[in-house]
Amino acid sequence: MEPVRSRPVETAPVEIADHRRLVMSLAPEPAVVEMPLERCLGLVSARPLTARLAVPPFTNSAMDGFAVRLEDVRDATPGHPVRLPVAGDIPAGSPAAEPLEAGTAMRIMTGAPMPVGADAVVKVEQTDHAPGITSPPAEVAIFEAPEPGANVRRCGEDLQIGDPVLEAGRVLDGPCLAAAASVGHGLLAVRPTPRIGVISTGSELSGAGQELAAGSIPDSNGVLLAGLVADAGAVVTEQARVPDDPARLREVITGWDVDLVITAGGISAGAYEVVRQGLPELTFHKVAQQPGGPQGAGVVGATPVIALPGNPVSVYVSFHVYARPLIAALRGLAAEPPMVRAGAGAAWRSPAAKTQFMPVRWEDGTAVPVHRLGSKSHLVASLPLVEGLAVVPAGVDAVAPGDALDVLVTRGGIQ
Ligand SMILES: Nc1nc2c(c(=O)[nH]1)N[C@H]1C(S)=C(S)[C@@H](COP(=O)(O)OP(=O)(O)OC[C@H]3O[C@@H](n4cnc5c(N)ncnc54)[C@H](O)[C@@H]3O)O[C@H]1N2
Ligand code: MOO
Repeated sequence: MEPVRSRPVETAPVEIADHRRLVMSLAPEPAVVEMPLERCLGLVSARPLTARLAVPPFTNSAMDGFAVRLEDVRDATPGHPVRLPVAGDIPAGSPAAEPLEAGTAMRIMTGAPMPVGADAVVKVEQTDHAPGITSPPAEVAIFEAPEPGANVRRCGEDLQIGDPVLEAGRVLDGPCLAAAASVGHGLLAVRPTPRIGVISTGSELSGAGQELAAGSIPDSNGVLLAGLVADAGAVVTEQARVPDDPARLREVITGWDVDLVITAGGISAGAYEVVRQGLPELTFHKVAQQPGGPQGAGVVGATPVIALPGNPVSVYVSFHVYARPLIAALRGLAAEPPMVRAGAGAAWRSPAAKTQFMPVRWEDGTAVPVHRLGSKSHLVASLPLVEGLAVVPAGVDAVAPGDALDVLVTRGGIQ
């Protein structure tokens, strides 16, 4: 292949914040769609939700037992139980047809509507009726005088109709969906899941497990990015491996209907920089960081594209620093990366002219580099150990044990 002369690499590196601004400027306001609640797990709410039903929606029993009128059982004790005829049986889901008459009790199950006129429930254990699956007795002995409202869950005591339930911009997990369903919602206004196209570039790439030709390497960035995209709450709907052929790259991207394309490789100073050459409308520059120095971003047609460097650790770092916040914004979420402050658990070197993102794991609450070779960007096999990226600011050339650092959490929390 003929070497192609591409635009020269800018010599002065740009700041991380500048590239971040460029990347974040690519996120359009995400759409709003109405979806059945059962299909909203993991999506982000687009509008605040208020209660259409009270919780509980009707006054009901908190226990299996007997619904009573207080005045009938005021004198009940274990030694002198009060005996009442049982006028009805109320399973959950079946309101009593009649009010509770004075001088009677009704057997009632947990969650069943309280009969009109009853003001407390005596648990079955405080009666002479055996708990379990039996038919209701003709008469029950009550051993205890209940407090007013004992074992009764009042309509609306959790939440009233019109009360706020969930804010917009919330990731809908099981508890959120439970609350939304309970207050009467079957359809939710959500942001659609961003559809991502992933491209690994390079003529040296082979499929996983394939026999390697001389100079070839397995494509690890493709699966790495697919996994990171899924972790970030988006879905890879298109994926390709493209050789060093700029026209082919362009053809692949322009044929996709996705919300974001993420490429890896082909953007630095080499002679065969397929992304730099194939997508000249992107902005390419070096960012003052290590790993992940070379970066590109822009729009091809109407599709946002971010171009990450090819080294796998650079992909990992660039994804967490730039792609993840962009995907968060596409999902309708606030985009701040999750940072914690932690002490360094070892000594290491850092390039003074750049911000270093050191891949670390937690050891007794301190951040320790996962590999003895530090932040070198080809150390793909140690990525499974990485729990965070310790941020060593520019101007610092050495980290000592105990130094306080920001750590971008990439897996779980501090341990
Ligand atoms: N003269 C210069 N050379 C390089 C510079 C520079 O500033 N001047 N920057 C270096 C840095 S830093 C990085 S990072 C890389 C970025 O290069 P590219 O984005 O163009 O990536 P490639 O050259 O295509 O690949 C780099 C490296 O990663 C391997 N790779 C690529 N794709 C995959 C994949 N899908 N799976 C696994 N490994 C992959 C590739 O074989 C290379 O070893 O440039 C430096 N060079
Ligand atoms: O910036 Mo490169 O990502 O150091 O290896």
